[in-house]
Amino acid sequence: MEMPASPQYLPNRRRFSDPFHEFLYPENESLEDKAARLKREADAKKRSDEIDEMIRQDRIERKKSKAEVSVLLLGQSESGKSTTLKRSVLSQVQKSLDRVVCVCRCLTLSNVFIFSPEFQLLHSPSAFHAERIAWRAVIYLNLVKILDALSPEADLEDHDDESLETATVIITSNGLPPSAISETKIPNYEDYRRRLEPLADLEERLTRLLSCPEEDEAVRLPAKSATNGISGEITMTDAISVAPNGRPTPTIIIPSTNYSQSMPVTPNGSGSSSPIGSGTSRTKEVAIHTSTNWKKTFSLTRSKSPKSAHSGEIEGWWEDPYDPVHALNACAPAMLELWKDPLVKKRLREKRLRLEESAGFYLDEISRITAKKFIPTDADILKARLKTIGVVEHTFIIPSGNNKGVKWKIYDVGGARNQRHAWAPYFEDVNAIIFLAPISAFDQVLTEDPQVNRLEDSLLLWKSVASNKLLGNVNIVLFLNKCDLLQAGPKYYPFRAKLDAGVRLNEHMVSYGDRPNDYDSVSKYFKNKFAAIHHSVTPNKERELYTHLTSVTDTRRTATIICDVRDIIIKDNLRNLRLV
Ligand SMILES: Nc1nc2c(ncn2[C@@H]2O[C@H](COP(=O)(O)OP(=O)(O)OP(=O)(O)O)[C@@H](O)[C@H]2O)c(=O)[nH]1
Ligand SMILES: [Mg+2]
Repeated sequence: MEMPASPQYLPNRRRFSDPFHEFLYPENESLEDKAARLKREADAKKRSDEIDEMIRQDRIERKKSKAEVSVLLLGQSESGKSTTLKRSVLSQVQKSLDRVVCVCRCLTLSNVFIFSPEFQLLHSPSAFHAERIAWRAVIYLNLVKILDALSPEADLEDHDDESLETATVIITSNGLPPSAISETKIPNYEDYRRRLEPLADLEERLTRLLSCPEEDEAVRLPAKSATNGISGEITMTDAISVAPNGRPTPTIIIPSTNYSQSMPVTPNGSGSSSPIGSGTSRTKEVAIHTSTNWKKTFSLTRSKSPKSAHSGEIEGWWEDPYDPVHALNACAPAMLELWKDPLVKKRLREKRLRLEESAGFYLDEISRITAKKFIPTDADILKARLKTIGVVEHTFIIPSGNNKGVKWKIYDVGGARNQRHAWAPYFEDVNAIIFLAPISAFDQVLTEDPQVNRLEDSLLLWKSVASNKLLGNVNIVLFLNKCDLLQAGPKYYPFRAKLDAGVRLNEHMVSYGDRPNDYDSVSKYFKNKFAAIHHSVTPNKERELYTHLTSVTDTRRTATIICDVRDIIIKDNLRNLRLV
């Protein structure tokens, strides 16, 4: 509250035009009157200051009681952001179960994650399982699409724009373009093709079910923005569909081809100029708006009910003759034969397709996944790939010292280049950033720009985030992710983890020099490299960087890291609140 200034400081114009002037500053007031007026003014000022202070305190109190933490997950596409979010939610579930107390509740702002609605596992195990089975659709589709990679038609010859969009990964090879690599013929292929024919229809059906065309909410970004901009640059200039709240509308995509492909990469890290391959997907990528309730569509609980609310056992979907499981189940023997065929494996080796980078996981689980009563495990859900478009918000409450708990908002962004412009609006009110850099990708290139090495892109992106002034006071946690693919990862034939398989870092990063090509040296090198960039560009020299070597699909190892990170963020946030 501001008091009027004394008359002597008012410009003449004001004295004549101000109707209250005579009342506030009488012309011929006596000394006593003036003293009384000044006292009244001083009292009023004091009261006003007291009210201002009360308002300020009230604001602080309200802010404290509404203690809220916003965390932004950043990183290039396929760095593991959505998996980290799934992982965080899972560790919430696990922690809560361990304590056997209802400690938190997930709000329903996002439809994407199975655990969001009302924290069903704790309150209603049967409902939780019902949501879990909804992930079958995504897993089935991931499995069907990865089978494309096994097909001899998965050739590397067609270089149209669409195939460029869908190729995923490049690894070092003998320097020959993939098309020049000799190719093993698969005599049984026609037989496989005939027996797997129903999967083409199934793929289409699953796509339709997931994207719910009747809701017509699938969103595609303008193709124009797909490859423009410099790697790592975050701009707000590109067009994107915008929600009523002014923020971009989230969408998820099931990539049409989900496998890795070989291609020479030059030692300085930039990809060869040869166009890369091509996926041979039967369909384009499926874009699914996150408000599309695909889980509901696919949970098949509409007409089926849990056998027992206590056991959480669900019965029913396998009795539905139209359920996709029947087609999959019927094709399982052919799928298994195809995957186990030594000639197919040989061909994969020749083409340097790295299935273990993506949905290859499911190929070793064909029998289990195609079983009629298959219920996805946590690991299945963590591996299920849904590409994020836009920004997906996930909210839940974590109890803290005071009994009101802390509201957490986690924003999971799309990491592809044409998505990065959507990040900036979230920078203003974020408390912490978890930045993911998949360090196993040092020999790969971007799907959206095969000229760019993935790790180079991650480093540029990291620099851009670490130097951002808007984020100067924001805690940054760095996850150097996919460490399992560097060493002692899943032993998928024909490739083992990269370093074990002899892929050399110094062939892709000259600066690595002649250091040993083992996990300890490589991970230390990356830790130092990212830390050095942060140190040199951060606008806030006081900011501490928390770095973790992670494999976020590894349930056991990640749970502890997530809890540590959560505690760090909460502590810092509370400290900031006290400083207000
Ligand atoms: N082996 C292994 N796979 C991982 C790891 N982290 C993520 N993945 C897999 O990598 C794929 C991509 O992960 P996502 O979490 O969808 O990647 P994202 O960063 O959200 O990608 P966008 O949504 O495109 O930005 C998924 O199939 C994950 O299962 C990891 O630490 N190790
Ligand atoms: Mg994602």
